[in-house]
Amino acid sequence: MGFKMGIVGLPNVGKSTLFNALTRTAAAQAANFPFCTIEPNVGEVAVPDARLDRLAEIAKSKSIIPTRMTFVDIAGLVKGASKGEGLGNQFLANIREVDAIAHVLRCFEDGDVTHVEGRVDPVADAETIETELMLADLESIERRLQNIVRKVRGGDKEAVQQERLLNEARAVLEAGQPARTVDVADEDAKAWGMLQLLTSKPVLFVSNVAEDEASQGNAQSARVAEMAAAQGAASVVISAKIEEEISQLEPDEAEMFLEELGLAEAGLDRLIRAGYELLNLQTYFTAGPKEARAWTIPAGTRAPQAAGVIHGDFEKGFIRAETIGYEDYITLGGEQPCKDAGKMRAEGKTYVVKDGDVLHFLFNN
Ligand SMILES: Nc1ncnc2c1ncn2[C@@H]1O[C@H](COP(=O)(O)OP(=O)(O)OP(=O)(O)O)[C@@H](O)[C@H]1O
Ligand SMILES: [Mg+2]
Repeated sequence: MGFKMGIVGLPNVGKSTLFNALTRTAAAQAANFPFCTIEPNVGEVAVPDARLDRLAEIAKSKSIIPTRMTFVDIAGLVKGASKGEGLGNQFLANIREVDAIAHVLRCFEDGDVTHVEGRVDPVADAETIETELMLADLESIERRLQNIVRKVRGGDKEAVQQERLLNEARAVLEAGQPARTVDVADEDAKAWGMLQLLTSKPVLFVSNVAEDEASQGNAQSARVAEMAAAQGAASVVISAKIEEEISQLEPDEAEMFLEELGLAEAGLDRLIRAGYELLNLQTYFTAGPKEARAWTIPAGTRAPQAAGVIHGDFEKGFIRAETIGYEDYITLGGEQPCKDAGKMRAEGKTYVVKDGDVLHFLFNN
């Protein structure tokens, strides 16, 4: 499957710089030039997880395979995008396809880097983007409502449900709030997701600060944090410029550089983890002499569907999952000691996998 985060923001705020650092490739062309990104760039990144290394050490695994997440570098959005300004609708379509949004806000002062509005004000910038996304949502809601009129009249159940949800979203948007503030009932969740409203996607605000502010942030990033908290959204402080430099260093050099900067870990690691949490994702592990590997599942996934992430056949022929809790695996020192201590459980089809579970699936071919 794969979970996708879209990197969104005004032109020239540092999206591609961040994307480059994330994917450690030069695939996205970063330059001090609005609209240098035209096609969305897609990159996969490893989700950092120290637990995987500890498991691999105990299981004496030959290789370590982290789980992955996808980032998409989307071109800058400007005021009027919902009406086709800038590169307009094309970008909105790119955003529609992602599971969550990393909204990059320029918090750094630099006279050499053009700001499309000619001033640094991340809170106002956030509103500009959000307004465009809300307008685009309202437009697509109107269109959809018109398209289903006949079906609704004919009493089509799905269409009636859609109409109700579209009207709820419209009411919230017309009151100036994003669609993610709608309280969606469980039985509506699937239909709601299919509406693919831009402002229904979870958002992580990314404050892009100057190089020497990476560890403490600045007054602007503090304002962003306040705004995010008020919306119940997450935020991280990062210096895309520094991250780009770090991504070009060897691991041990990078560690020294981080120490000099007063950073406990690379901002990218924090960003990736925050995205992972935002998407409500969890990790389970498989560990053996061949490999130790992390797998991603949405929180609440049952054992057969978790097995299905590895291979469809695992899900179809699922018998049971031999399960060891992560803490047990570490404290007792691996699979055999856990077995001996009665800490390996046989879990069936209804078992909800827990974050960190070390699993071994038994299945029929
Ligand atoms: N934290 C920072 N401090 C200083 N300069 C930065 C920082 N982050 C990015 N920049 C610089 O800002 C400029 C624009 O960056 P970038 O190309 O990544 O923007 P973008 O958001 O992808 O723009 P576009 O929407 O046009 O694709 C580059 O010159 C980059 O080096
Ligand atoms: Mg760019």
